[in-house]
Amino acid sequence: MSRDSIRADLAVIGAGAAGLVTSAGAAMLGRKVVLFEAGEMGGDCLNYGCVPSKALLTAAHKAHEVRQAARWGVQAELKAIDFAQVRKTISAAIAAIEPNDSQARFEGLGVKVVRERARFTGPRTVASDSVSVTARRIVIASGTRARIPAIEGLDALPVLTNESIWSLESLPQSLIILGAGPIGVELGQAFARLGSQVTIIEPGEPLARFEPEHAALVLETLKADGVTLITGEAPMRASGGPGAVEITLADGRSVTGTHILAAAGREPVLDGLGLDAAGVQTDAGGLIVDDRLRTTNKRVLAAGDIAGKGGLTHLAGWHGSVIIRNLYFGLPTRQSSQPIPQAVYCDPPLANAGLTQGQAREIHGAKVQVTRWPFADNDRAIAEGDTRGGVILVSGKGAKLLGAHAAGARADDLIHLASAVMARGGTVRDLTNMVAAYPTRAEIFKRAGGKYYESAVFGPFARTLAGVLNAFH
Ligand SMILES: Cc1cc2nc3c(=O)[nH]c(=O)nc-3n(C[C@H](O)[C@H](O)[C@H](O)COP(=O)(O)OP(=O)(O)OC[C@H]3O[C@@H](n4cnc5c(N)ncnc54)[C@H](O)[C@@H]3O)c2cc1C
Ligand SMILES: NC(=O)c1ccc[n+]([C@@H]2O[C@H](COP(=O)([O-])OP(=O)(O)OC[C@H]3O[C@@H](n4cnc5c(N)ncnc54)[C@H](O)[C@@H]3O)[C@@H](O)[C@H]2O)c1
Repeated sequence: MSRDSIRADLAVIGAGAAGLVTSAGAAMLGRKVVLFEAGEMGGDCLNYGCVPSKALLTAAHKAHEVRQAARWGVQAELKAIDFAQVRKTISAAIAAIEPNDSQARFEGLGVKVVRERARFTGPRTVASDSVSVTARRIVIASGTRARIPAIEGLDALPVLTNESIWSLESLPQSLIILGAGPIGVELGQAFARLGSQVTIIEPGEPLARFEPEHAALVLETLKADGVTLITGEAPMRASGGPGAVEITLADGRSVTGTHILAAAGREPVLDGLGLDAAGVQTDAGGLIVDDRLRTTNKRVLAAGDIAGKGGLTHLAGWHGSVIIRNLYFGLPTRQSSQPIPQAVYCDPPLANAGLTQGQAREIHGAKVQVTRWPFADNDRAIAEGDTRGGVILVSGKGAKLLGAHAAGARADDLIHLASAVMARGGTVRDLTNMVAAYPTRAEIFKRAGGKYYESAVFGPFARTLAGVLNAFH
């Protein structure tokens, strides 16, 4: 096959968040960039992940609000869920964001976009059907896909994934979800609130990346939403067919449903990439990548989910920035140098940034202090009638803020207060120094910070000092 030969500064494989940020950054610095995309521009986040799931959750939370409205004296009745209209709002959200990630926009930035599957043909060469690109640097940003767990009989069933679930034309009557990570919990709550009978099966710890006391709040809410949550039991066997599936658990119990969704983790998309031709090595976890995102071929870098450092869109974007800083600004930057916030957009939302209590103790030992403040003592939360959750601050020597954890309404946005402090290496004092508007949920960080300093500010020394000063006034 004859292909056009191109020389470029940068070749990028995959136009998801990681590949797009990297390509845009390099092109805006005047570098010649070729971007390969075998599927949809925007990758998982736009088409099959963050955007559709948040739009679906919005419909679900609206339904929930209508059901709950009488508590606030608002008499409303939920007549029906128009799933076709729900799907339209999902498509509209994707369509509204799509121009940011589009081929036209990237071509406008000067990127050559090749809508074909790419593979390595040498240490510095990547080829697709129509072009062969020799580049000074190559970025693999090929993402991950849903892992279908190895359960006897499952491969014979129509298993939904985060890609196919958006094509459902009607609400699943009864949905079995394998896995209670962020995907299982967000989609489980969404479908339950829209009217599906949902069962989530989780062999390990649900929402394991979040503080257990915060995760527990979500699990309670899921139960109130009518979700059946089975934990600590592994699915052993799957049987049935389209419209009637059955999962048998290790203890012999069985669960039946009309649909089944795999939300049991991800696997790297490395197939057909020809990594051997480039000397790029993998291990059981995927690509071998250092803290500056270099693979075992130092001219080939990895960004986003495929780098194996976590699966978040903003982390993928950060990887793009790290690569641009290292390659084109000569600013040595490690991908681990920033706290990465994460959130689960269920009700109540969960969020965290920085270290957990356990991680902080492992690194900083006895210097670690943990300070809590509940929304039950936040006037806005009380006025809103939703006092679930609170915040946990994890701090180290000199009150340096090491981690922050939040659960409760708007925790997903509030976490950025703490995240901003941590990004500049700040302390708990930075949270107490701000004057917070009253009544806001954001005050909770100031109150938690205030609690940290309580003994110092109002302790015996401060009392004595106040007494002495009083004597002279
Ligand atoms: C249901 C769901 C909800 C999510 N919600 C959130 C959320 O709320 N917030 C959040 O931060 N993250 C969320 N995520 C995670 C987020 O979607 C991913 O972290 C993000 O999409 C990773 O971006 P990426 O660029 O690494 O990979 P991807 O988005 O997967 O993009 C990789 C691209 O590479 C292309 N590709 C692969 N191989 C080749 C090849 N050989 N040649 C050419 N092209 C190739 C693929 O077609 C794909 O378009 C969610 C994920 C899912 C599944
Ligand atoms: N709000 C967000 O930021 C958001 C939302 C969705 C997804 N994501 C990202 O997408 C990625 C994937 O999410 P996820 O929830 O699929 O993965 P995950 O790895 O976080 O959770 C998967 C869960 O499946 C369980 N599991 C493993 N094997 C199983 C089996 N055989 N049967 C049933 N359960 C099994 C695991 O114990 C785990 O709890 C993550 O990186 C996540 O960060 C982020």
